Amino acid sequence: MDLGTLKESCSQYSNPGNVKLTYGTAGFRAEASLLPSTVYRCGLLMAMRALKTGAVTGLVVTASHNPVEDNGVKLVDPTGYMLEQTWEAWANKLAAADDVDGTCTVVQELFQVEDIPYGSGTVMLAHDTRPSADGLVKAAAAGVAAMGSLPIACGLLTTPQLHWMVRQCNAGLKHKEKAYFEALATGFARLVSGHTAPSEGLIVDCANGVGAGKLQVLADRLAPGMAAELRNTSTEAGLNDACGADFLQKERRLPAGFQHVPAGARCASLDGDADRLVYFRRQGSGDEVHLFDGDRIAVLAALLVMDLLKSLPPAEQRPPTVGIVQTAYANGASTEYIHENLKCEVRVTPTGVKHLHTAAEEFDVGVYFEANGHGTVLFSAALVQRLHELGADSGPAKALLALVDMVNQAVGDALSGVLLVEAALRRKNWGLPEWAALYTDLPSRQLKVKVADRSVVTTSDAETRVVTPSCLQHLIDSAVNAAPSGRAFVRPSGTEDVVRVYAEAATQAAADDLARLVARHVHSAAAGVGPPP
Ligand SMILES: CC(=O)N[C@H]1[C@@H](OP(=O)(O)O)O[C@H](CO)[C@@H](O)[C@@H]1O
Ligand SMILES: [Mg+2]
Repeated sequence: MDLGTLKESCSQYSNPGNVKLTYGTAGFRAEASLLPSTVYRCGLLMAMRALKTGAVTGLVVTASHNPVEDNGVKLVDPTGYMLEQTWEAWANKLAAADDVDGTCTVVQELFQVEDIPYGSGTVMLAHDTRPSADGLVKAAAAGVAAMGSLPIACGLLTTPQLHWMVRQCNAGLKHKEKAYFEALATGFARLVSGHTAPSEGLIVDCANGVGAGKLQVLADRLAPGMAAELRNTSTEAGLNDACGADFLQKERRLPAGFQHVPAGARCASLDGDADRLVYFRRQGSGDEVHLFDGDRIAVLAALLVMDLLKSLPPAEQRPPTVGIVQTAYANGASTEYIHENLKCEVRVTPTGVKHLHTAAEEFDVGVYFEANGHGTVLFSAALVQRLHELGADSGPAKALLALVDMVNQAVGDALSGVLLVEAALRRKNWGLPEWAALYTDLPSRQLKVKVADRSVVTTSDAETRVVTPSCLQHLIDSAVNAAPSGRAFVRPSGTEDVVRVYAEAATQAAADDLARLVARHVHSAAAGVGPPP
């Protein structure tokens, strides 16, 4: 690194005044015009992370399910997972540094404290379909180059594609986009070989995002073996606007362009950067939907894996462990079903896939999904080795190996997720009715409360208990106790300037009332902005 070059480059990316961006649940996010200096500094950071680890790192310019005016950055570690959590503090420190001298001081401190060798690293860059992408990718590349490292522009990709590419690249495996489609498509074909395709095709809401074009490539490769009709496929307009996985999960309404879809048809929805997936079907005569959320996808994935594991020859040592990781947002009925029927271990972590992923690594097969549809399945190296040993003689081992190739183990991936669900349903000869019949969701409601400063709300016990403001948990407890089969919790969002409220109860009316009452308590205890909910 040359300090003179760094200073010169840094001076072109000054921080906007009065704005303090923090790393949050999944990286930095804000209105796009506020972001160039932060994204530039993320370029610096990921170049240093590449030097520290001696491996390729990645950076995706995206704001996922947020409105099109926003943008953001997701940072990819050499494993393909999200940035190592201890480095989030460095990301925040760099983002907050006062212009040139402040930034250079943090860079020098990071080199010293983390004992980073000087040299040249490589950072792979990608972006979604937002109009602000070009300028921000340039800012990221300038940051990487200012460190004397090499930015590789990988262009328009889904977030999980870049995670997958970084992971493969560092493992010395094929890592171009072509190899990604190859892995998913051949894995799927092997997994469903000999099983009849359903008579009805899948209809996918692509959120007018980057997933549309990519899923089309995959569908074309798999045709006629997998029939998929894609809707909301514009890359010009309507990103996440009344459509997409987040809209469906939060609003429980039909997305734009689905009003005339036949009742009961098998539909799926991706989010703006295609790392979340939910399934749904139209219900009733209005725009109501029956949602098949991340919890239900996790259960289906676990059923598929457990069926296959059961058919393997008995293990000489201990049988493989299977665990499901959820957050407090998981519907209580799903958790009960997993305990009572699947009889596998459930772990609950704070929100954010970085937490779920770490917990899932403790099992031979770790299935993790957030209720909003972000998740994947991880397979331990020991299990994969055993499957290879059994492979040639064992149908179930071959099917599991197909699954290992098809599932994006770096991060939740809506494209790989569609194939996972389609393959699981096909192998069981199930449609949506059989999948829905596993358990009935408890009615729930999510609300957001705008407050002056969301950081005044702090939590413990995987975000299920409020620590501060000190009076708030007591008020929530009283509200919960008065609701039939009630459960509620609140936490500050890590991606939006709000406090989130979740409530569950025996009836929809009781869940709605409980959510509203808790939201009012948040508003009064944590300096709510605007009229009380
Ligand atoms: C309730 C909810 O859906 N929260 C989402 C949302 O985080 P918040 O910290 O709640 O804003 O965005 C995250 C990143 O996509 C995702 O991991 C998380 O599950
Ligand atoms: Mg997303």
